[in-house]
Amino acid sequence: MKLQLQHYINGKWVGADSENTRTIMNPYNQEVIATVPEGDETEAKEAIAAARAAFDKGEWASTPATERGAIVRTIAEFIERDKEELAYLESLDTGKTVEESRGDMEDIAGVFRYYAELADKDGGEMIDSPVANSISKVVREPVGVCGQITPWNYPLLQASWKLAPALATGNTLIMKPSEITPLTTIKVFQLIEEAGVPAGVANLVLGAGSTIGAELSSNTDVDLISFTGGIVTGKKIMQAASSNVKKLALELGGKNPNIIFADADFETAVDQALNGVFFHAGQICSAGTRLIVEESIHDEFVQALVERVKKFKLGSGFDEDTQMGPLISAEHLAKVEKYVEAGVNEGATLAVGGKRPDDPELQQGFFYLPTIFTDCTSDMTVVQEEAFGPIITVEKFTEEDEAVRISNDSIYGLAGGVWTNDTRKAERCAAKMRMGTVWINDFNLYFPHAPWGGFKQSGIGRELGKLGLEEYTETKHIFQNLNPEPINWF
Ligand SMILES: NC(=O)c1ccc[n+]([C@@H]2O[C@H](COP(=O)([O-])OP(=O)(O)OC[C@H]3O[C@@H](n4cnc5c(N)ncnc54)[C@H](O)[C@@H]3O)[C@@H](O)[C@H]2O)c1
Ligand SMILES: C[N+](C)(C)CC=O
Repeated sequence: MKLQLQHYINGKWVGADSENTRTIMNPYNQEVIATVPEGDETEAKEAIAAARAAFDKGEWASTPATERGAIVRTIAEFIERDKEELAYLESLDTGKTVEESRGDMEDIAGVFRYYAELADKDGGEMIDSPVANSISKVVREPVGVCGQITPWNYPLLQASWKLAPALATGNTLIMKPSEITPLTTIKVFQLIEEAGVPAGVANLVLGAGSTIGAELSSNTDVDLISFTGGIVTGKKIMQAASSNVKKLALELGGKNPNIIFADADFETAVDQALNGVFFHAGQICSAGTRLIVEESIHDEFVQALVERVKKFKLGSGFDEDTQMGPLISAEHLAKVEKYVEAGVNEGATLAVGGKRPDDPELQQGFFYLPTIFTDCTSDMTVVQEEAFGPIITVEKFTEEDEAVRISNDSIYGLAGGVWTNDTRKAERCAAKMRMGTVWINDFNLYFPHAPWGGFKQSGIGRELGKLGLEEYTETKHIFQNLNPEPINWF
């Protein structure tokens, strides 16, 4: 099926009203891989009107949940069917290795399957009413028109966490993917159409956040805004959403601690500490960039990390031996370079990396060498702020409480890890770590059944799991008096 490089509004593929277009670039070599229409407030308003009309008509919300679930399951099957093409597009667009993209597509199909199964499982709840001769029940209904805004690092994965539960619960929606990486989202909207989702229920608008995203956030016909992206944008959306007190779900950044105790399995902890950061060149919200290592093993641990890092193979995501691809853009590369500069200026020691690679084959891409800083302290910019690149900072500790205190010294609270063979110690730490996810002897693992989201400034609300479905529902209490009588007060 040819990729339809257009907006999808009210069941039709449409170009931009203006002549504006945007070129989509491969971050590995800066080649233009697609040209898409650049929409703005006009297309956003058209899509909102279509979604509003579709919701108010009530057809999708009143479709039996079993049928909605079946359609969501069909989308999962189509994703499975087309996973090679989707993985290819995702790697072309983001630079991540095609092996990583294949894994993402499996996860994405799994998310659609999971919510397909949950679609008809909530039959409401009967309340034991304190009033004689009455019926009291609680039902869940769709929220209405949902605006959904996604980032460039996991374009389709983050979209799936929003699309699948919104469709399963009977909402209508407008999705705005990152303007840098729209290709796989476009493809999935073709699959949504093929699966038989009615016109107007799912709409796609391509273009910038400052126009389309801002319209979705502020437009009073939108009932819920679900956003995944950076903290600065998240705060703007939160303000704009106050226009009509929209329901708000924010999945924001992280600066995620990874505590390594001396009694951890050394080789596994080294291996997974690397994986936890350098996967997708560190462009992961939950990357364990902040290593907190027990002093007694610190030097040996750092040495092991550095030796491994020096052997990393950087290259095209389509080469089988590539372990790490490029960063997403020149702008993002410059941002990562600034954080390294700040680390050096603030007194951290560069143990490895800290520059762009010299390899002539990598000069057209936005590559940056995997970088490790030692002698780090909590007050450093590179330790506190999300660089969103291949940078590890290493801090030392001697006491368990100190490790936990350092791990919590952040405005963020997305995820964190603890490595130890002492189960009770691990549980004690996990209980005190102020994050939405804590991994014990693992890192960066997520699956559809478990909720995902942040404490503190990492966000509001949860995606995935049952909570991820509930985000897209309003709760209604219906009370029926079976024996109404006058009260005779007035
Ligand atoms: N918590 C999570 O699950 C999670 C997952 C993935 C990424 N992230 C975060 O995403 C960030 C990286 O993604 P990014 O650089 O694409 O983020 P970003 O905030 O720059 O952009 C995200 C999306 O918001 C849109 N946007 C920009 N300005 C807007 C505005 N004023 N109003 C509405 N929308 C607007 C963009 O066009 C894009 O679609 C990182 O901070 C990362 O931690 C978080
Ligand atoms: C949520 N996750 C880990 C899939 C991607 C974060 O950037």
